[in-house]
Amino acid sequence: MTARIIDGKARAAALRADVAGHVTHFAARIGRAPGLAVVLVGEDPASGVYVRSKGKATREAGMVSVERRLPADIDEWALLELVSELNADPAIDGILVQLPLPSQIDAQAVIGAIDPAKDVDGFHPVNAGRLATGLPALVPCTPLGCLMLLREAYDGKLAGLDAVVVGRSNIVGKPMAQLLLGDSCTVTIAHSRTRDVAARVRSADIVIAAVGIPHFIAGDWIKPGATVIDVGINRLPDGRLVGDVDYAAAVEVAGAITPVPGGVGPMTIACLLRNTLVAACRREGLPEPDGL
Ligand SMILES: Nc1nc(=O)c2c([nH]1)NC[C@@H]1CN(c3ccc(C(=O)N[C@@H](CCC(=O)O)C(=O)O)cc3)C=[N+]21
Repeated sequence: MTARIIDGKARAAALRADVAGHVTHFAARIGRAPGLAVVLVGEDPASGVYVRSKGKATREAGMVSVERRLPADIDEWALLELVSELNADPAIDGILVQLPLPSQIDAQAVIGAIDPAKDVDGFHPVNAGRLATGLPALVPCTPLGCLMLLREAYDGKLAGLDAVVVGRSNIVGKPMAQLLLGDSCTVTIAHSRTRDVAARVRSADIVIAAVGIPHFIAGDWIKPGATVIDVGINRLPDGRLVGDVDYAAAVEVAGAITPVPGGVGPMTIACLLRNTLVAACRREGLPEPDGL
C-alpha cells in the first residue's frame, strides 16, 4: 500500500485565502492593512529567494510588505537599531529577521530585542515560554504548519498518539514537541545523541523529521501506516531539493507523508501570514480571527 500524499501546497493556498479574507475585514475596521517587515542581512542568494517569495505572498494576502536589507558586514548595534525602529513603527505588526545571521552578530540578542507582540517567527523567549506554559503566544511558523497538517490528517484526534520529533532546535524541534504535547500526544524528542533513533521512530504513529540531513530517516524505520511530516529542505549537489526522509522508500510504508517540495515549506509561509494577521488583531484589540 502506498501512502496518501499530504498536499501542503494546497492546504497553504487555502490558509492564505482565509487570511486574505480576514485582512479585508481588518483593513475596513482599522483603516490600514497589517504590515510585515522582513530584515535580510547579507546577500546569500538562497535567503534572497525566500525573502522575495515571502514579500509576494504578503502582498497577495492584502498586507503591507516592508523589506529591509543590510550589508553582510554590518555590526550588531546597527541591526539592533533597525529592530527598535521597527518595534516603534505603528504600521508594522510583524518583524522577521531572516536567519542565519553573519557570525559577528549574536542572533539570540537580536531575537530578544524584537517586541514579543511583533515576533511573528515566535522565536522570542517570551513567546517560547508562553507556548510552553499554554498561554496565548506567537507560535513558530514551521511547527504550526506541521500541526495544522496533522490535525487535518487525523480529523483533530491526536490525543494519545505516539509522536517522535527528530531534531531539537529552538526553531522547529522544541516548539513542535510543545504543540504536540498541547494536543495530548505522547512526545519523544530524538536528537544526535539519542541511542537507536531507528527504534524510536519505529514505535511512532507520527514522525516529524527536522534534522537537516538528506535521507536521514530510512524507509524501514517507518511503522506501517504512520504519518510522516518531513521538515527538511536540503539542496543536493545535483540541484534537487529533498527532505530528511528517504521519501521513495517511506511512501511505500507510511499511511500519509508530506512531499518535499510542496509539503511543509509552503505551510511555513502561509503560517507567517497567519501570525502577522493574529499579531495585528491583538495589537489593535480586535478578537482573534477564527478558523485559522
Ligand atoms: N527568521 C526566519 N524565519 C524563517 O521562517 C526562515 C528563516 N529565518 N530563514 C530561512 C528559512 C527557510 N524558510 C523557508 C520557507 C519556505 C520554504 C518553501 O516554501 N519551500 C518550497 C520550495 C521552494 C524551492 O523550490 O526552493 C517547498 O518546500 O515546497 C522554504 C524555506 C523559512 N526560513
